[in-house]
Amino acid sequence: MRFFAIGFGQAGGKILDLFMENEKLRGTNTLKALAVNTARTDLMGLKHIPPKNRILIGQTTVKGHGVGTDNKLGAKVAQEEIETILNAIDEMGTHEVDAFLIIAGLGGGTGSGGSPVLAKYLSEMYSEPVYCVGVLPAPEEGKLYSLNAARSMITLLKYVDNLILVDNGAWKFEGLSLKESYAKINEEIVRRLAILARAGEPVEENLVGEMVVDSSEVINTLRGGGISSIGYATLPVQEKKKTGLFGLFKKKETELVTAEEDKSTKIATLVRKAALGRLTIPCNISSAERALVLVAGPPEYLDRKGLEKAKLWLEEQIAGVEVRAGDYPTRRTKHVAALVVLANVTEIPRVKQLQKLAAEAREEVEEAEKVRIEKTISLFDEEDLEPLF
Ligand SMILES: Nc1nc2c(ncn2[C@@H]2O[C@H](COP(=O)(O)OP(=O)(O)OP(=O)(O)O)[C@@H](O)[C@H]2O)c(=O)[nH]1
Repeated sequence: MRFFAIGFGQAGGKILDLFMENEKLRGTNTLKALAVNTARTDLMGLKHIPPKNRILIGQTTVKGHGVGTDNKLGAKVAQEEIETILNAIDEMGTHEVDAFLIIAGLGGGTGSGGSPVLAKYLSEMYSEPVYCVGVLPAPEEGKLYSLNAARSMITLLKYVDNLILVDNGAWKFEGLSLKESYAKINEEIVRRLAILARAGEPVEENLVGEMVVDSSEVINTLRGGGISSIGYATLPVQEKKKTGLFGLFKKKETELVTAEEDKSTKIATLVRKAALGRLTIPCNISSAERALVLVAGPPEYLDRKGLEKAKLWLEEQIAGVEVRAGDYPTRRTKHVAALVVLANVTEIPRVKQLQKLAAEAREEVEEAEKVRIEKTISLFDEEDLEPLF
């Protein structure tokens, strides 16, 4: 799956930078990465996205200092400089791209306001689907972040083919503050995106996938413009060291999983763990319209029967009947990883809660403004003074 990814704002840029590093380490160069921001220092902090693929917007308005959590300003700046962004995308080349992927924190200003603007133009100009990975603020970040995220989500859903949500609140790590958790959360996001990016990619030399999932199946799973959540689980593969003749030659060999039955049960259990474990955004699995399962790992651990068992089980769990499943054999890992995409889920408590907080925040802002205007005017009530002009 060849993504053209755009990291919008600070969080989006950092996550994309890590995704880029991951793809470089794997030796794949299919990911196109562009970072867009209103803050110069955020762009300068990136390490793996080449400087020529970083765009600073809004220089005349905010002078490289960011939009300060004002997502209306973020949207305005993106709208004013949309040509610059679209030209950069065009120059980087889009002919081999399967989908666009905008990554952004939805609680801030630049990514939250800019992403829907970019999604609108990309969906109008290209036939390839446009997805957004949107990071939701944690509750402790306050009502302004909730209001921003709620407004951004509503607008994004008008233009994207799918909105994959990640809830910072649900992902904050035990004993760490939210800021200290960012690096780990970003790693978790990239792990999932990296497996999704393997769909439809040629497998390593001498390896054959048992059930291949190509990019069109990912696209079919994500179609329809809804919200999705991703589950993930891994299982370490055992390794046994074998000593060669007279102990002179040491050979490391991956131990084969014993019985076939055991192998398929392990795969089915792993997929179940991914679907019922920690999702990028907690949701009710039975409200999902479709699902996609991708299992990646050393070929001797992959199993068609196990995958089929998992597929049947998922079909029972979700609201719809469309479950696609496939595997990706690779020798570059000591784990078997299962990814479950729950597409177009409708029961997401955190989104409901955000809507409520956002409505409260909007009322409070309007009320505070009204009171402030009345109080300011009343300061001058007593005096009979004329303004200068
Ligand atoms: N997961 C994760 N979330 C982040 C990270 N950095 C910021 N956030 C979250 O993203 C939201 C803020 O968005 P940012 O991307 O920092 O803001 P921005 O788009 O650059 O906009 P401005 O700074 O207002 O110009 C908050 O909800 C943060 O908790 C990160 O590295 N990882």
